[in-house]
Amino acid sequence: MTAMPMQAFRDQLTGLTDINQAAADAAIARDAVLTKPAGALGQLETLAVWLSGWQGQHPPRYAKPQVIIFAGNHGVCDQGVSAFPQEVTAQMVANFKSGGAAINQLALAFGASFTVEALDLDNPTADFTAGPAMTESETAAALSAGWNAVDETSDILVVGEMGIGNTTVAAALSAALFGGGGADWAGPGTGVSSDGVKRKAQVIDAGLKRHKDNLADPLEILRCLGGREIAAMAGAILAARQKHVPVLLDGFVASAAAAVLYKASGRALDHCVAAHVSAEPGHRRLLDALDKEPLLSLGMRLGEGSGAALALAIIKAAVVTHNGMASFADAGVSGEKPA
Ligand SMILES: Cc1cc2ncn([C@H]3O[C@H](COP(=O)(O)O)[C@@H](O)[C@H]3O)c2cc1C
Ligand SMILES: O=C(O)c1cccnc1
Repeated sequence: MTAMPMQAFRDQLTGLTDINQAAADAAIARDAVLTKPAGALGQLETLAVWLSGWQGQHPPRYAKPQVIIFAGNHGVCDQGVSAFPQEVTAQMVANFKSGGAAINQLALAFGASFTVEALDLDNPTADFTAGPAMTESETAAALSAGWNAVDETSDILVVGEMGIGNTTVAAALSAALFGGGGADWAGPGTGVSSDGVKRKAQVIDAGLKRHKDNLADPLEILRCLGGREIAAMAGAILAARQKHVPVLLDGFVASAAAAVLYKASGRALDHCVAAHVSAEPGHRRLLDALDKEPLLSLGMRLGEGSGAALALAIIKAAVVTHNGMASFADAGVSGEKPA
């Protein structure tokens, strides 16, 4: 498939689809007559309404959940920012393809389709402390890969990533988008020591300094400090919006990709729910900046879309209760007493 030009993504961001309010209202109306006290299913109820509205249909569906993993390599790994060597990215892609990673098992458990897309792994992005990570055409190609990967017939989307070094990239993007320095956003990632985290912070600060004149525009921040798998996740999240597919946001790295869209338009993540809060310390701060409350907090810090894939269980629960429960009238259950 041909790459979309950068301007096409800017146009999509200024022409975002809206929630289908009629579908959301139909879900609210059905929820009100189900055999339970009002509100007793808590967030399962609001999730059913959210799904209906953003799928643009009532009843909401959980027939085709989709998981996509994007993989990319990062020149900034030359600065010694990860506990693992860069070849692990390609080795894990092979593991995803043969079904051996955590995300394979989670996608299987919750009935999701699974694809992995490796983005030019033999050609890492440039080290952002030395220059822009990507050219404009590389950025557009990666955004397009994400855009094209989203199946418009999916009912819900999980986007995840694999890319050694990408917690440094996510921290640099977060700092450029929301302010603060490396020390505010750097964390252990795959497990670097406290000295390693300090080193990551310095590398991020060097990147921020290098690109200080290019940090006004979110897509330019993505080009200068981002990476291919992160641009692809941003492209996929934006495509999902325009294709009426609600999205579960994964951890720190996936949320940093989403944050690029949020900075471009404050409405851009309304079709997204934060699935979990990662143990990577920057993630809580980033979710606060995005004004999102996570569904889960389980101490996970893997990436791969794993926290979002786990939250598919909650989405499925919201759909089966909403669609399958009896109403008070159908079940012959007496309603609440008048006050
Ligand atoms: C075996 C293995 C599997 C992974 N799956 C996801 N990640 C996660 O760790 C990486 C980011 O951490 P850092 O910035 O510290 O390199 C990403 O690839 C992310 O997806 C993994 C990392 C490893 C080592
Ligand atoms: O939260 C994440 O996305 C994350 C955390 C650690 C390593 N890789 C990804």
